[in-house]
Amino acid sequence: MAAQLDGVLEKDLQEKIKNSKVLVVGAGGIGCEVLKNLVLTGFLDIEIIDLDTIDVSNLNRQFLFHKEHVGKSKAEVARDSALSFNPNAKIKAYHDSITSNNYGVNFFQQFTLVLNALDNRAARNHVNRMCLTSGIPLIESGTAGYSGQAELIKRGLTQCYECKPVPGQKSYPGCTIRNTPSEPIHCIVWAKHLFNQLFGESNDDEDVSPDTADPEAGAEVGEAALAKDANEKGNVDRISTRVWAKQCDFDAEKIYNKLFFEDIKYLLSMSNLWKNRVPPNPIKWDSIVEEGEEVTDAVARDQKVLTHSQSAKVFAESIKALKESFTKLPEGDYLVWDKDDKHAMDFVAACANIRAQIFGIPRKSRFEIKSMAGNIIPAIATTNAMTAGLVVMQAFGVLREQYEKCFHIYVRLVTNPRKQFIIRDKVLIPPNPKCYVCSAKPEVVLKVDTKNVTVRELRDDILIKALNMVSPDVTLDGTSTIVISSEEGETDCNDDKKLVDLNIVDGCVLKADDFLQNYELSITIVHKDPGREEAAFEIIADPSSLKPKEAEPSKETEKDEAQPSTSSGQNGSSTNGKKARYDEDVSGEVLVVPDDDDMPSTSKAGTSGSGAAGSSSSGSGVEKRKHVEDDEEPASKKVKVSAQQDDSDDDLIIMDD
Ligand SMILES: Nc1ncnc2c1ncn2[C@@H]1O[C@H](COP(=O)(O)OP(=O)(O)OP(=O)(O)O)[C@@H](O)[C@H]1O
Ligand SMILES: [Zn+2]
Repeated sequence: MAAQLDGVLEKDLQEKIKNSKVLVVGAGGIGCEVLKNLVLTGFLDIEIIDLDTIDVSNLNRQFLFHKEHVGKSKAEVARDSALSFNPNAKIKAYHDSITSNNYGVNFFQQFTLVLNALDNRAARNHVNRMCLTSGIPLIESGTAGYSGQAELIKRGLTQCYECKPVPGQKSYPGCTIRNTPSEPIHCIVWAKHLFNQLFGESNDDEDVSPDTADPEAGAEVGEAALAKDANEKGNVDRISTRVWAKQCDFDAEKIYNKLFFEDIKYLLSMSNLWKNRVPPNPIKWDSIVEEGEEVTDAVARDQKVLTHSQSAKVFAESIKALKESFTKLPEGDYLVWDKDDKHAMDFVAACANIRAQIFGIPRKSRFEIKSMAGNIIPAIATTNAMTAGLVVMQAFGVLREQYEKCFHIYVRLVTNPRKQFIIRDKVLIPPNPKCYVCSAKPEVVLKVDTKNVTVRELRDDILIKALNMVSPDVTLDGTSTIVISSEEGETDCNDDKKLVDLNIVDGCVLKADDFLQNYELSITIVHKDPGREEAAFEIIADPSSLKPKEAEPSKETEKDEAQPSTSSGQNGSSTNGKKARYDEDVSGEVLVVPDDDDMPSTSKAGTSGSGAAGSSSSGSGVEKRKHVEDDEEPASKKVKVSAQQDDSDDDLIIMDD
């Protein structure tokens, strides 16, 4: 092994490498590369864990796996393949989830160092907490397309994975989606909403009918049209789209005419909308002009941009298939949209293209729509390889105990003005004192409708999904009430009770304790009445932000208050520290500002992903986020960084333009 040759690494480090014991969490794109690097560098005691088995789609970049390994445990095959590089290494593999009860604090404490190579926020949060509790340094990493990063997380020294707020998903204004789409993505989002309205978990926020409350619309004209046409069309009646579709037995022609003719005509009646826009062109089913031959070949169907008539055929076929699956479900159950489900994907592609055609928006191939609808960012082997290299370099820094030099490192597609595409921060980002995970006294405020939210929702949606606990015990502070017990069955009788039934009301404090994570959180309840378009709950990580302001709020504060909170989980939202400032950053673009002597340097990149997320300044009391690179050019050379995040695989994107 080259790294063990004299002169490649210093003697002292070579010794430390030989004597250390490391845990690699995840044996996917980065994990395979990291494991190979560790073995080739001379690490002899390695454990690796992955819950998954090998899929054909992994083979193009997870080179420790071959065709014959498909279906086998990733961790076990990765171990066997890596051992071929150095049979003297000791590698233990676990085919399991790192969040399982088997891996508690004692497990983590055996390691010198933990290296994350994960693809989702929940697992990253968990390992973050375990490493904080155990006091073990963690190297967090991630890639998205051509961007990657590696970051040291060390208790008390650096910010933790959860010091930064959870970025919100990119969302589009309801009226753009419902009334005035102008880009293919608007039609794709609308089509996904339509899927849910017809077959999925319907949600008021995902209405697909014309929005009469659009402030830009000539509402009176629209209302008049509404009153006149109501009962015939179903679209503007007070019944839901699903009930109406069921009543007409999911007849493709009727649904088509409602969505793409009647609703569009109705939109046209909102004349103000079209004063400065090209108006849409409603097309009736029986006036669709046949264009192009029927496409039967699956590859062509995926790659070609279908004509309007071809899309209409796919629309009809997919509705028929989805109706069959839907009607087989027990009453109250629904379909879940999945990009890999043929009919669900066909439906969204067809609807998006038909709507695009009507609004004069370029149509897309099914393949393109799939990647946009599924938020797919291609995984690139070279980015993974580079990032894995950086992970091991960070590990060297830890072994040398040169923590102060373990700056956050990024791989970028576009070089900086000095032609560097591997760039690092100039300083370590300190912990956020308001962080609800790593601060001395973790606390949050939970704004929740105590009259309607149940104990089950508190546990599943808030504590587990939004606050990332694994198996919480919850008591009502100052009383002997056990609200939730992690012991099976012990508090099942509470599950369907509303919070108020257990006296969990405005001003109460709950103590939530996750034994596995060794994590205790104090939760102050603030009752909020339900609002139509509001999230069912909101988590505010900085309780002091709720206290009455002493002075008049500054303009900036007012603006901040008006921002929507970052979302975490489906219905809820969570914020950590400077919430509005953060939202502003993620919804738009972050302007990189030059270094400034009187502010600690911090960086903000696409945060999501890699978990090795972009750093933020939330802990330092600094209002402005700055991206500070080594050797950064003077102020005149400003670069923009924007952030984006997908649903669950939260890999980072940093884009320069
Ligand atoms: N809780 C967990 N415990 C252990 N391993 C996990 C856990 N969550 C995710 N992983 C693993 O982390 C790895 C991440 O690797 P990667 O991002 O390359 O994903 P992938 O599933 O291999 O690829 P893709 O998502 O692109 O199909 C995966 O192998 C995944 O199984
Ligand atoms: Zn923290």
